[in-house]
Amino acid sequence: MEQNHLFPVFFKLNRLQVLVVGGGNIGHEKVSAMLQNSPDAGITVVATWFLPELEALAAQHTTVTLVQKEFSCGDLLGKDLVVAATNDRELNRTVWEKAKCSKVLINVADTPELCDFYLGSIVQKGNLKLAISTNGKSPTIAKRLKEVLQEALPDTLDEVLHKLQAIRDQLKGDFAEKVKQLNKLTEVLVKDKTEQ
Ligand SMILES: C[C@@]1(CC(=O)O)C2=NC(=C\c3[nH]c(c(CCC(=O)O)c3CC(=O)O)Cc3[nH]c(c(CC(=O)O)c3CCC(=O)O)/C=C3\N/C(=C\2)[C@@H](CCC(=O)O)[C@]3(C)CC(=O)O)/[C@H]1CCC(=O)O
Ligand SMILES: NC(=O)c1ccc[n+]([C@@H]2O[C@H](COP(=O)([O-])OP(=O)(O)OC[C@H]3O[C@@H](n4cnc5c(N)ncnc54)[C@H](O)[C@@H]3O)[C@@H](O)[C@H]2O)c1
Repeated sequence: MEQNHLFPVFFKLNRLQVLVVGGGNIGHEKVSAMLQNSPDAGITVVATWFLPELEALAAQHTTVTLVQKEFSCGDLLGKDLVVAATNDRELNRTVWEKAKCSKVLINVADTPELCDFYLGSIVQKGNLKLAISTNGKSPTIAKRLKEVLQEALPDTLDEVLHKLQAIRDQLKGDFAEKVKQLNKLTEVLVKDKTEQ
């Protein structure tokens, strides 16, 4: 079976500076996805015009800045991640070239082969977060699977996480002993029903 070789990481976007080039449908979609996960994400959007929905989002998030202008190399200064989402393929490629020169990681929204990273479909249950990727095969299936899992996972999972954190904070002993005790406590979650 073909495998997905992408390695998922969870960025702290409130500590990073993201540049989004393009403020139309896709620019709005990507900014919105970032803010749904990281409401304090530091995002600068550079575009010649902005969708009103994006202007509304920026008005609600003080860490989002909209800069109405044509893209120029200087926009990359001090940025950690870039998303190129203009309707101009040539320009998206230019942004990619400049980002690579500056060693900044880039996602080119319509061009998987130019992406250093993909955005995933995200399931959120309080502190629990699952990121889904179909290896770029079908973002629609990623979205549908997210909806299924969002429904299927019980809301009580977050309570379990809180309780486990309290126990984790109380556990004494060395690291190996802590791991042993936590594994023992949570064994019930993976035990076969007939064994229980
Ligand atoms: C998960 C999600 C995250 C997000 O964007 O926030 C995401 N796309 C979403 C939705 C979506 N995107 C598209 C549709 C229309 C239907 C369809 O084409 O299926 C829908 C569905 C809809 O909107 O309903 C069009 C599309 N997308 C890409 C291409 C180019 C290509 O495939 O060549 C084209 C064709 C463009 C064209 O035809 O012009 C490429 C990528 N899209 C990815 C992510 C990355 C792979 C993720 C993975 O590994 O699965 C990757 C590779 C790069 C990237 O963009 O990061 C988000 C779900 C949000 C949610 O959970 O609700
Ligand atoms: N990855 C995905 O999920 C996905 C899905 C659908 C479409 N796409 C692709 O994404 C691209 C963008 O689509 P869209 O619907 O958002 O387009 P759009 O027309 O809604 O928006 C285009 C944006 O690009 C900006 N722009 C254009 N020239 C610029 C310049 N020189 N400097 C700065 N900004 C500039 C415009 O100001 C505008 O904000 C298309 O090429 C499309 O094929 C990707």
